[in-house]
Amino acid sequence: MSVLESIIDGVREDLAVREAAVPFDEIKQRSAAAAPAHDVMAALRSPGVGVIAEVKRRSPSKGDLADIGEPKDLAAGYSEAGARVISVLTEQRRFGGSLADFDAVRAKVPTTPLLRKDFIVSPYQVHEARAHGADMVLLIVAALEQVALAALLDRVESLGMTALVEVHTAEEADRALEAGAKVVGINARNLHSLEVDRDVFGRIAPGLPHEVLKIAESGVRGPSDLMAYAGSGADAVLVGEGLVTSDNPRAAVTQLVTAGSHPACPRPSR
Ligand SMILES: O=C(O)c1ccccc1NCC(=O)[C@H](O)[C@H](O)COP(=O)(O)O
Repeated sequence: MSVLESIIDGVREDLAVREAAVPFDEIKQRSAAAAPAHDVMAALRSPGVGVIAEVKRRSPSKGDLADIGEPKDLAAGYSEAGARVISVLTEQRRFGGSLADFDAVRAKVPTTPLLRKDFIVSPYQVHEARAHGADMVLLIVAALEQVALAALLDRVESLGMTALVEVHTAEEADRALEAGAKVVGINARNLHSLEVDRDVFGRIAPGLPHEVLKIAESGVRGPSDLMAYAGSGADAVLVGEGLVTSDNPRAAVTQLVTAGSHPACPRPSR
């Protein structure tokens, strides 16, 4: 069984418990009653290369990364430092995240768009994300059949949110486009070996239409990685480990934001 399959098995078990506690009709009503989602596309289209800063406690590849006592304070620092979107991992078993983390961040950072970073396999999780105030939801192509991917993407957009559709190969990128993705995340982390290969972005991004926003995911450890991704056409980078393991995560975001808006930083071609 692959790492992804094993993560999803756990996600489905945890999801069944939540579905038993709060039925689908109820979670749909809660999502309809939530405040409208922020305009993530507008945030990501701002000039320069943006930063999506992640609240990440643990990972399958590295184990414990950081003892994050107050995710809301970490996120507030990210927001003050200029992160365009904040990603909050809500998967519990392998990443140590939770919807409680998400709620705490949402309450403390009301105006910065939030990405619910999880392994979404069901419409329930999409409504749940919206009910908790998410503006963006991750859809991983490798985890979904094509019909399910397209249906989940439609549902995300019908609720006013934006989907970050994650790919690892050119074939997955074709599937993302066929499903209608407007924001494609190219993840440098191989979901089988868990190794990071930053060159994956440069191999896939040039084949995407120019109007599709391109997010470089994983492996950013400092401004030079952001600049390299920018040179291959990234509109934004998604950064977890490099921030949460830093002595000063807020300053680390500032450095990335400064690099992304520097005149020497290659511009996205939009
Ligand atoms: O981070 C992992 O080990 C991992 C393993 C299996 C599936 C997903 C995984 N990470 C999710 C992510 O996409 C990253 O958290 C995100 O791209 C940030 O990466 P990094 O800056 O390298 O922490």
